[in-house]
Amino acid sequence: MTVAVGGLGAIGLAVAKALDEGRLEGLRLTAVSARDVAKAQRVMSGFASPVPVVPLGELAEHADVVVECVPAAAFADVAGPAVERGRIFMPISVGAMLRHMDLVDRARRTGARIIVPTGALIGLDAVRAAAEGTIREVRLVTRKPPLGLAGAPYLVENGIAVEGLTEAKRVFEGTAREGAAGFPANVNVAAALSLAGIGPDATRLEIWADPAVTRNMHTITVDADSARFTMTIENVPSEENPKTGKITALSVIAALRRLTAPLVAGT
Ligand SMILES: NC(=O)C1=CN([C@@H]2O[C@H](COP(=O)(O)OP(=O)(O)OC[C@H]3O[C@@H](n4cnc5c(N)ncnc54)[C@H](O)[C@@H]3O)[C@@H](O)[C@H]2O)C=CC1
Ligand SMILES: O=C([O-])CC(=O)C(=O)O
Repeated sequence: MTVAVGGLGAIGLAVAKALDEGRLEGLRLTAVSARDVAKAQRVMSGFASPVPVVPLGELAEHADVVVECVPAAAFADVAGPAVERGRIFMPISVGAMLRHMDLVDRARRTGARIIVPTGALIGLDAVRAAAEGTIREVRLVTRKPPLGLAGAPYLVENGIAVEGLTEAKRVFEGTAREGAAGFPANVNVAAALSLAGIGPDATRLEIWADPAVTRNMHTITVDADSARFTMTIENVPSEENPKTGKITALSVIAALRRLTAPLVAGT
C-alpha cells in the first residue's frame, strides 16, 4: 500500500521517516505536504527515497492511505479530498474531525475508511469493547503543564490565566465536544475517546493546568455493564512540539502497521 503524509511536524516527520526507513512492512511513502515547501525538499534530500512535496488537497491523488498531521485549521484541506477519492484516511487532529462528521456519511458512499489512531491516549481497545455493551459513564481528566495550555481559545475567551500558578487549577469541565472546540491543540485525545465510546456529547472532560507536572497526563474512567476501569498515561513531550506527546507518532505508526500486518493484536 502507498501512504501520503500531510504535515511534517512532530508527528508527520516521524511517520514519514518510519516509512522511508522501510520499517513498515508492505507500506511505502509516496508523497508529503508541508507549509514550508523549500524546507520539506531539504528534508526529502536526506531521505533514502525522496517523494514529491504536494499541496494538502493533492495527497489523495498519490496514495491509498492519507495521514493527516497538520494543525486543526488545515484538517479539512486533507480530509475532504481523501474521503472523496475513497482512500483510507487517518486523522490525528481528531478534535477537528468532530466538526466534520459529514465525512462519515460521505465515506459510506465513496468507500473511504476513516481510521482514528489512539494517538496520545490509552486503552481505546477496551473502550470500544465496552461500547458494544452498555456504558454508563466515560470521563477523561487531562492534566498538563500550564504553558502547554496557554493561548487556548477557551482560556482567552473566559479570561482564565494559567501563568504563575502555584497549585493545580481546573480550567475546564464539560463535554468532549465543548473541550475540543475550546482547546483545539490540546484535547484531541478527548475527541478520540468519544468516537471510540459514547460520543462527544456524553463523554465528560476535565482539564487541569498543573505546575507540578512535566508530562501530559490523561486518566480515563469508564463505568460499563461489562467492566469498570481506570487508565492513566503520562506522556513524555516530543522534542519538536512539547504540546504533543512522543507516543502520538508511534501510535500512528502502529495504526499504519496493522493495515498490512499478517497478525494484529488488540481490538
Ligand atoms: N490525536 C492525538 O492524540 C494528538 C493529536 N495532536 C494534533 O496533531 C496535529 C499535529 O501535531 P504536531 O505534529 O505536534 O504539530 P506540529 O505543529 O509539530 O506540526 C504540524 C505541521 O503541519 C505543517 N502545516 C501547517 N499548515 C500546513 C499546510 N497548509 N500544508 C502542509 N503542512 C502544513 C506545519 O508547518 C507543521 O510542520 C495537531 O493538530 C495536534 O493538535 C497532537 C497530539 C496528540
Ligand atoms: O499529547 C498529548 O498528551 C495530548 C494532546 O496534545 C492532544 O490530545 O492534542
